[in-house]
Amino acid sequence: MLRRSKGNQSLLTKPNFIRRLDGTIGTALIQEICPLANDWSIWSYKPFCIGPAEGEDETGPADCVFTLTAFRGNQGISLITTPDLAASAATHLDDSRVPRELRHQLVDTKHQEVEGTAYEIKDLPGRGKGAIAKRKFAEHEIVMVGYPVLVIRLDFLNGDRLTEREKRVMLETSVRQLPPEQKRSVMSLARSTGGEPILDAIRTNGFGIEIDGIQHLAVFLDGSRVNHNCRPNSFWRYISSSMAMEVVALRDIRPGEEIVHSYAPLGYTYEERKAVLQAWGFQCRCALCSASIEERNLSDRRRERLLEIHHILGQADLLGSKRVGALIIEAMGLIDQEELHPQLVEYYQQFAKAYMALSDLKRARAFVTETDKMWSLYGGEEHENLDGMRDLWRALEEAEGEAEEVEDF
Ligand SMILES: C[S@@+](CC[C@H](N)C(=O)[O-])C[C@H]1O[C@@H](n2cnc3c(N)ncnc32)[C@H](O)[C@@H]1O
Repeated sequence: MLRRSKGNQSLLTKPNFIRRLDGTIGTALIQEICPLANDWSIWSYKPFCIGPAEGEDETGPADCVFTLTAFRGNQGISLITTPDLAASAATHLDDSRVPRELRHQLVDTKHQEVEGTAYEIKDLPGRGKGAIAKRKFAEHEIVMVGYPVLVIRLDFLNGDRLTEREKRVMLETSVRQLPPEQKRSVMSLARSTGGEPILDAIRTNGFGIEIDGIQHLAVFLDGSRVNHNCRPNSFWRYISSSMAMEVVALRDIRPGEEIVHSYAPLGYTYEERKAVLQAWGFQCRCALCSASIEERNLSDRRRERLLEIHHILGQADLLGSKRVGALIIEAMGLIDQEELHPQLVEYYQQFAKAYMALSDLKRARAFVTETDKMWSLYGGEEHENLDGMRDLWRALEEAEGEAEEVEDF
């Protein structure tokens, strides 16, 4: 998951909640919103909260709806989260957070209609709408940038603090308060998990992001149209400082090609992917999943072997450098054949550790450097493995220090 952002916790303080007196939802109970003690004026509406019932613990996190209608140009954003987390997110709402070179996109959020726009949203046979490249993209080029219209704290959805009916009222409020065009767009998003329409749209289209280390689901309108593929040509990353979701080309993409990323972890076998995608309520129709059983089995065997090599390399000190070298070459070949290039980051890390175990510190350093570069590319500046990377550098530098001491001696 993505790294914690450093928000200003003092902007908003705890609201005085309206109590749920008799468990019913009525205007008297919930429509009068928590008057936030400090300053809720940055939001376009008074934050909307359903407070704890009589006798309930009032100290834990409770969620409110926070809406800003003029977010990223004319787009609008609604968050359902705690007041503290909303205060933290609020520090990222200002358009000056958006890098200068991306600001032209804020004028009109209907990217596909902006002259020179790089992709279009089209109906595709068998998988609803999808994003099609209108021009060539080079490897690692940014294909799409989007900002969330909805951000919902995961525990609000999964927890039982509110009844299902109360949750629905909160969700409906979050969508109703958006500008009309975004409201229509949210309601027209694909739905495949069943149940309440808004909840279904969020579960079908939500991307996992973090605010201050707390998990939320974020809905990005164009980003939601990017279909899944088990051999993707792009990946997405979240930039918490500007709240941007970037879709980035994994390899060169031709004009007319569909832009696709993987909803499931890369490297999974057919059955593993199928199980993950069931949560989205669909059966994958990508080329790999539609291939013959022989081809699928061959792909599965390569993926299983790759994992096996990862495990074997964990005991590199027992293998010797010739065997380690051969396993690394084999793993790189499998990654190429299976087009699993983002997985290289995990393998480079393992290769680096293997060479450290063999005291081949020159090769170890080369792989640590590559690992670092790849984490920044795939995860952005605040990637999820910052701590892991720090540990890896520390381990390498300590080993190099010890080796120098031995040489001096
Ligand atoms: C986030 S939406 C993607 C955009 C969607 N196609 C639309 O019309 O808006 C996810 C939904 O798209 C469809 N989908 C995405 N990738 C697919 C694939 N590889 N095979 C079949 N359906 C797919 C499924 O219905 C899935 O629940």
